[in-house]
Amino acid sequence: MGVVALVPAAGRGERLGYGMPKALVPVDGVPLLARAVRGLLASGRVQHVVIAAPPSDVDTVSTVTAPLAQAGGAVHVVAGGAERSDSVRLALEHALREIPDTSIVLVHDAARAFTPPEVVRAVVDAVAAGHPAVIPVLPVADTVKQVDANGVVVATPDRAVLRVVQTPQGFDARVLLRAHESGLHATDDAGLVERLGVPVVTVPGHQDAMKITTRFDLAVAEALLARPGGGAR
Ligand SMILES: Nc1ccn([C@@H]2O[C@H](COP(=O)(O)OP(=O)(O)OP(=O)(O)O)[C@@H](O)[C@H]2O)c(=O)n1
Ligand SMILES: C[C@](O)(CO)[C@H](O)COP(=O)(O)O
Repeated sequence: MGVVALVPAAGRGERLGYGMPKALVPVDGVPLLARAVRGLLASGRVQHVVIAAPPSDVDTVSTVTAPLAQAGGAVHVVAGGAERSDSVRLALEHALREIPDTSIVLVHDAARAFTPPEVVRAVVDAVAAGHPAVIPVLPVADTVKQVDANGVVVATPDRAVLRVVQTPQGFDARVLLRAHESGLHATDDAGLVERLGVPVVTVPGHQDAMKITTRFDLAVAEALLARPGGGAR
């Protein structure tokens, strides 16, 4: 059973405002992308990683990530697309064309650079157990409001049934391909699969798997590293 992780890393990182693609932004000298790939390979479940790089930075990303293959998996780099979903689709097409026996596919944001390997293992194991789509989630800590176009509250959903969604999201490769060929739109891959009518099951996520989007998040990431044992990734 071949497990391939697709890593969308082609975003510009505008909200971070670092003047370079977010995936290449270093934390304690190590780019976020390298940390994300290390975490995937450290799970012991992933044989191949396909990175969707910013089109103008394919060579840089290849140089940065080539040494990671020594951690026990092959690393491929392709040019990403204009939107995250385009980057995922391009990496998926590469995997299905170039990597024989691709049966389980993970999609993991480079921006979730500190995701613990145990989350990766939980997702892969649930797909391997027969679930076609698996996502890591956390409970919602705040009260959430639905508002109208004027910002006026129209509803207060019961937060007990809400979850915050992380990556890696894991799929039967054929299901993910069908989802990306559907022409549907969603902000995550599980959203596409869900709209095909395929059940999506959840496993526990982890606070460290937060998406680094802003300077505040980067400061949190630096604090994570400063914990005892925090430098592992
Ligand atoms: N065209 C794109 C846009 C995003 N991503 C990736 O999708 C993940 C989630 O995106 P986000 O965190 O929103 O990153 P950016 O698009 O870089 O952020 P911003 O909107 O601030 O520019 C990131 O790993 C990002 O590199 C991608 O591969 N291709
Ligand atoms: C996939 C994701 O990280 C799940 O929370 C999220 O949907 C990505 O959203 P973005 O707007 O592309 O950052």
